[in-house]
Amino acid sequence: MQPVGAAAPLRVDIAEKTFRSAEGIAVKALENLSFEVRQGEFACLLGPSGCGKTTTLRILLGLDQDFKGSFELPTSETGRIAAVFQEPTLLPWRTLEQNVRLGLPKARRNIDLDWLFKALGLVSVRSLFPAELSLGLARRAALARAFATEPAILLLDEPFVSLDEQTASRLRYLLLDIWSARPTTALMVTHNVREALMLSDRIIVLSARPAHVLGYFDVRLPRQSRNPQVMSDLARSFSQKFPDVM
Ligand SMILES: Nc1ncnc2c1ncn2[C@@H]1O[C@H](COP(=O)(O)OP(=O)(O)OP(=O)(O)O)[C@@H](O)[C@H]1O
Repeated sequence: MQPVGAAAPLRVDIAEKTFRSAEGIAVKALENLSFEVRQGEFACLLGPSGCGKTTTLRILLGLDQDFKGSFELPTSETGRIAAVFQEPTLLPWRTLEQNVRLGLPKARRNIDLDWLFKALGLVSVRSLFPAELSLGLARRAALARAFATEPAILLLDEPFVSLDEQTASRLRYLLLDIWSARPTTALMVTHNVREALMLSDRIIVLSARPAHVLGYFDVRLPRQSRNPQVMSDLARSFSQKFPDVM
C-alpha cells in the first residue's frame, strides 16, 4: 500500500479474498475486483447482499490484510481515512462531543466544530451520552466524528440501514449538506439503488459473490436537480443498464 498525494484517486485492485472456516471450507468473497474513485468524487459500491462489500471496506481500512492484490489510498495533510459503520460505535462513557473530538489528533482536539454540529442538527445534544441518543442521533454523531477529521477518504458502510425511511431520508440530505460543504473522496456501500442514485457521482455495480465490477453508472447531475421526477428517470435508466440489479 503506497501513500499517494492528495490529488490521487483511490485505486483498488484485489485479485482474491477467500475466507476459510475452521473446518477448512473456503468462501471466495472477492475475485478480480478493480475500480477507482476519483479525487473529490462520491461513489457508491452497490451489490447484492453477501457479495463482499463490507469485506472490501475492511480491507481498505487495514482491518483484513489476508488478501491477494493491492490498493492505494489518497492522503492529505489533515486526515487519512475515516469510516462510518452500520453501528455507530460510540464510547458509552463519553458525551457525544467528546466522542467526536476523540477521533481527532491531540493537537486538533479543540478546533471549532460548531459548523459541523450545526449542519448535523446536533447543537442541543452535544453533551448527551450515547445511551440518551436515538439511533438516528447516534448515526449523526458517527457522521460528525468522521467529518471532523477532514479525511482524505471517507468510507461508509450502509450508514442509514435499519432507520425508518423518513429519518434515513433526512440523514441522506444532512450527509449531502456536510459533504458538499467540504467534498472529500467518499466510497459508500449500499444495496439501496435509490440511495445510490441520490448521493453518488458514480455507482460501481458489483456482481454476486465473489464480487467483481459489473459496470458503472455515472450520475452527472447536480444533486439539487435530483427531484422525484429526475430520480424516477435515473432509476429507469439504471434498470435498463442493469436489469438484474434492481
Ligand atoms: N469472517 C468471515 N468468515 C467467513 N466468511 C465470511 C466472513 N466475513 C464475511 N464472510 C462471507 O463473505 C461473503 C461476503 O460478506 P460481506 O459481509 O462482505 O458481504 P456484503 O456484501 O457486505 O453483505 P451485506 O450487504 O449483507 O452486508 C459472505 O458470503 C459472508 O458470509
